[in-house]
Order: sequence, then structure tokens, then C-alpha cells
Amino acid sequence: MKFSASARWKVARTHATVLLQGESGTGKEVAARALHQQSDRAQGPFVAINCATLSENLLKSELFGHEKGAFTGATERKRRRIELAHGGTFFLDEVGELKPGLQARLLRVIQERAFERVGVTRTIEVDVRWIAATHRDLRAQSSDGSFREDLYHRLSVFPVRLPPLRDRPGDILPLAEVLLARACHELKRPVLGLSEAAPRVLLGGRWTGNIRELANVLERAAILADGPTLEPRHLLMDPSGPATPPSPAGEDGT
Ligand SMILES: Nc1ncnc2c1ncn2[C@@H]1O[C@H](COP(=O)(O)OP(=O)(O)OP(=O)(O)O)[C@@H](O)[C@H]1O
Repeated sequence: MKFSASARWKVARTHATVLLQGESGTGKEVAARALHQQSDRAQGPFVAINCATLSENLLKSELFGHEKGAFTGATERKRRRIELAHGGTFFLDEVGELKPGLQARLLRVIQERAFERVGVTRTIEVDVRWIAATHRDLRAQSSDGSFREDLYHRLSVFPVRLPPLRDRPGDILPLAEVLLARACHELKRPVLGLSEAAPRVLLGGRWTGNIRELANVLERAAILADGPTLEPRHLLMDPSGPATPPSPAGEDGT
């Protein structure tokens, strides 16, 4: 399913659940924050959790919190992230990594807009807008049984695919300018300009790490460049990734 850019901004203003799909580094978290900022919840909290980095138990406790005495070591009541997101947006990153038990609990929260803290039966109502992201094919996962089909349908009310950078070469240079300015700003140095030869090198990259890789290359370049201009020799690309054509001798000033 493909939606135009204007359709994507229409959905930002709604409460609809959005599923962002794309390779690592394509900007899923940036898109989730932008959707939140464009919504009428912008003044509310934006709470994120990465489902791939925590163990199942820790993730359960982080998401739902627990009541004092719910298990050994639970010495005090903990409000956790779903409660903290009340009135705002909850961003579930790498949702395809959720284990089946947590998938079931999450489905209940999304369907019933309420949940129970670990250790209590009293339900807590929450008003949360859900945005989920994954680098996996969640539809395929739901077909092969590794992801609940009902949860997949709940999450993919409005699916948005973020294409890899190599499939949108027209975005490379505009993004490079923004990322270079950001890197220079962080390094507290005047913003560098691109030399005449630098765009060819940037456009020749494979960018398997997508925008994140582009940002890293430009940050390194901003550290290395000592004049006002960024030259091809400052662009240290990952040798396993880019397919940069060799530059004619002397073109980059080396
Ligand atoms: N539109 C954009 N403009 C400027 N920078 C961007 C844009 N999109 C992404 N970036 C930058 O690219 C990097 C990766 O973005 P982000 O973390 O959103 O990607 P992701 O798809 O969520 O990655 P992962 O799946 O690995 O978590 C970040 O440094 C982010 O600031």
C-alpha cells in the first residue's frame, strides 16, 4: 500500500495507529516524532520503547509497570511507560520482536484502551495514540504465525513504507546539506560547503545504512575538513557499502 506525502500528513493530525516500515536508518523514529509533533497531542508526552533491546520480563515491567509486592524485588509501585504516555503518543520501535505473551497484552491495551499493572487486577484507562515501527515484513510474520494477525491488523491501520535511501537518490543531496549543517553546528564550526566534486561521491554511495550512515559519513567529514569546503577526501565511506566511482586524479585536491 502506498500513500502520497499529503496523505501521510493528513494522518498525522488524526489519532489513527500508524505502522512505519523500512530498513534500519531510514528515519522511522524521526517520522514517528514528526507525526506526534503534527498532531493535536504535540503538547502531550512522546514515549518510546525499543522492543528489541529488552528481555521479555523487563519489557513487560517497563511497559505496564508493577504494583508494590507484585514479585520479589518489587519494593514500590511503579507507573510505567504506557501510563506515562497518557494524553500523548506511544512509539513502539521494532515491534516485530515482541514475544507472543506481550503481543497478547498489547493487543488488549490497544483494543480496550485500558490495562492492568503487573500484580493488580484493577484496570487503568489510558488515552494513547499508537505508532509502531519495524524493519521486518510484519504481514509475512503474521502469515507465518510469528506475529499475531489480529495485532498486525490493529497496528497497520495506516501503514507507511520508508524507502531505502538508494531508492530515492533525489533525496541524498538535500539530506546531506541538512545533516552537514547539523554536524557543523554540533561541532561549533562554521557550516561547510560541498565542493564541486563532493556530490558525485555522495550520489555514488550505496548507503546500506541509509540516512544514519549518511549522517555518520558527514559528521566524520565535518571533523576532518579544515577549510571552508568539504572535499571528496573527507568523505570516508564504509568500504563494504558504497560503490563510489574512483575520482579522477587531483579532482578532490589530493
Ligand atoms: N528526514 C530526516 N532529516 C534529517 N535527518 C534524518 C531524517 N530521517 C532520519 N534522519 C537521521 O537519520 C538517523 C536515523 O534515523 P532514525 O533513528 O529515525 O531511523 P530508524 O529507521 O528509526 O532506524 P532504526 O530502525 O535503526 O532504529 C538519525 O540520526 C536521524 O536523525
